[in-house]
Amino acid sequence: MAPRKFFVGGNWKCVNTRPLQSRFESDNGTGEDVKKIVTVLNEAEVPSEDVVEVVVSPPYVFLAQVKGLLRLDFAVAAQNCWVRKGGAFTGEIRRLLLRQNHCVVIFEFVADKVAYALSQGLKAIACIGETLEQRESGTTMDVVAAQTKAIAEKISDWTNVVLAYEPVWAIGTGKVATPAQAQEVHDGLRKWLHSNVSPAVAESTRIIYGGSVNGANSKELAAQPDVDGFLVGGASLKPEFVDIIKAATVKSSSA
Ligand SMILES: O=C(CO)COP(=O)(O)O
Repeated sequence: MAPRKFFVGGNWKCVNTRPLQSRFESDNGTGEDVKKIVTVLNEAEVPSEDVVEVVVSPPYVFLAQVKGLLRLDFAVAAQNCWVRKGGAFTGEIRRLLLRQNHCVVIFEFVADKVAYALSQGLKAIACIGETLEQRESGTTMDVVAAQTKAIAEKISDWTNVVLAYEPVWAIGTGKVATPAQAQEVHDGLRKWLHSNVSPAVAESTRIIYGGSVNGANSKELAAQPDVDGFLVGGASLKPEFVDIIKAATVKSSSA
């Protein structure tokens, strides 16, 4: 079976549409950052598409702009997708409006949204992970297995799913999972897929890590055998995102 291609997603989350007005406003970046990071990405020398799949996920208001400007070897994803054809659901975006996008990043109602996105021909990045309380009480594996089970019960084909392990306590906190912690959960998830879905799905499904990944910690995490890439928040709006993409070479050089 072909090795799993390294996957790096940049989740731009809630980007401000205007420059920050004071040092007390801190978030994932501004509309200006969006333009800058697209330029940085377009000019970056990164491993080829055979080695790494790169997807960036801007807020809806920037989707068309980014799609129009971004290099063609990087894909653009929506951050969410409504679970039905339409209807009066304030703030939800229906699949039809996402026609041109490859993937969806999903945080809530994970199983329903994954199933619906796949049924509509989208690829899905499905996010799972435990809270700090759950980790401290020793239930991490039970929690992520239950979240994965909920997805597995609703889908029959995993080809277009990337599973993102995002411990809640590591998201946007600067507290990254250690490589050993990430590997332990990814290995557990792969074993879960092996026993509960199929050995082939376990072997081929990319399990990526998200939570305070940056240019400095990405290489060591990427070196873990079951870490198949990253879903990056804050650092995906910075030039160091290019270093995170380049962490893919850790895999290709050890293959
Ligand atoms: O939630 C994340 C990506 O979806 C991770 O965010 P950070 O990289 O900012 O911790």
